[in-house]
Amino acid sequence: MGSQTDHKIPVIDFTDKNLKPGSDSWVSACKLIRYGLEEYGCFEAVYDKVPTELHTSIFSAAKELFDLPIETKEQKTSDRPGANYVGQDPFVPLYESLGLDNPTSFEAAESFTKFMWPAGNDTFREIVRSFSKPAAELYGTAIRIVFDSYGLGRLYGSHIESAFYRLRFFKYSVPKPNESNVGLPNHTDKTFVTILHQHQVEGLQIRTKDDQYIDVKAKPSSFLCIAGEGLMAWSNDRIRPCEHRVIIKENKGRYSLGFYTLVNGVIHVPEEMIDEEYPLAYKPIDYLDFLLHFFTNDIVRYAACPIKAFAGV
Ligand SMILES: O=C(O)CCC(=O)C(=O)O
Ligand SMILES: [Fe+2]
Repeated sequence: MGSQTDHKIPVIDFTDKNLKPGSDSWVSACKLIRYGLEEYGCFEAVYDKVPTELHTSIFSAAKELFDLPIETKEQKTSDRPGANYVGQDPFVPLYESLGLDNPTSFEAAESFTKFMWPAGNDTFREIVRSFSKPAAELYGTAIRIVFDSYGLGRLYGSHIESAFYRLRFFKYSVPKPNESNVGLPNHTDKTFVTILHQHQVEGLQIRTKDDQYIDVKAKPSSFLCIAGEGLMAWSNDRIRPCEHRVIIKENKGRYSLGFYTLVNGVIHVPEEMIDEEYPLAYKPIDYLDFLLHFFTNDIVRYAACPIKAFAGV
């Protein structure tokens, strides 16, 4: 059996001032990102637009949010599928999650904040927005590189127009004696892309093709960009959706963040993605309809690959 050292998730330096379309840095980033997504379903982004103070304050905000009464958190609903509260679930007893759509927008952040704190909490609202803006910028650059790496830069603009973001906060409690330390079992995300960000307490692991788990280090300037099932479908199965899980090894509560990209529109497999090795594997996917089915239709939800169960040809 191999060891974790046999594997290395590619690291892309987004702080590189030369990382501009057409530059040598861009061309090498295209190769590395494509390799990361096809081999591991992910890559690590080193990114400095979330300063340390903001990193610290978004995690304090996460704690403040989860410290609210369960009744308040449970009432959070959403027009769009999958943005409600998850917690007190016997299948994932350590896990709680809560999030909001369009976190960069004043109105959306204010409405979520007012829901949680009826008397208002401007600090929370502004921390959410200040974190989400650079996270969205990171996504924009990263996905432009992904599209370029397949020679599909022309589709970048329309993708960004139909994309929307969801910020999700995660909390894991410490397992009780005799309780399993699995915070979240192995899964793939139903997003297009998820950007994961950890704080102090590690626990995120990604699964490799040869069935090993690699620990992902928590660093304030590190963001793990993982492919969801949406990106797999767009790439006609060239990109692997990242399998990942969370294991709680430390005797401390764990907080983490997921910045999701979802699509308000239809995902079509671009023609260039189809050839003999990769025959067309998906019908056009109305993405919100897919999410709705995933959350309401057990056949889709419990399928080995939900997006294929929904849209496989
Ligand atoms: O907590 C993490 O780092 C990952 C969370 C996650 O994978 C999820 O909620 O889908
Ligand atoms: Fe996940």
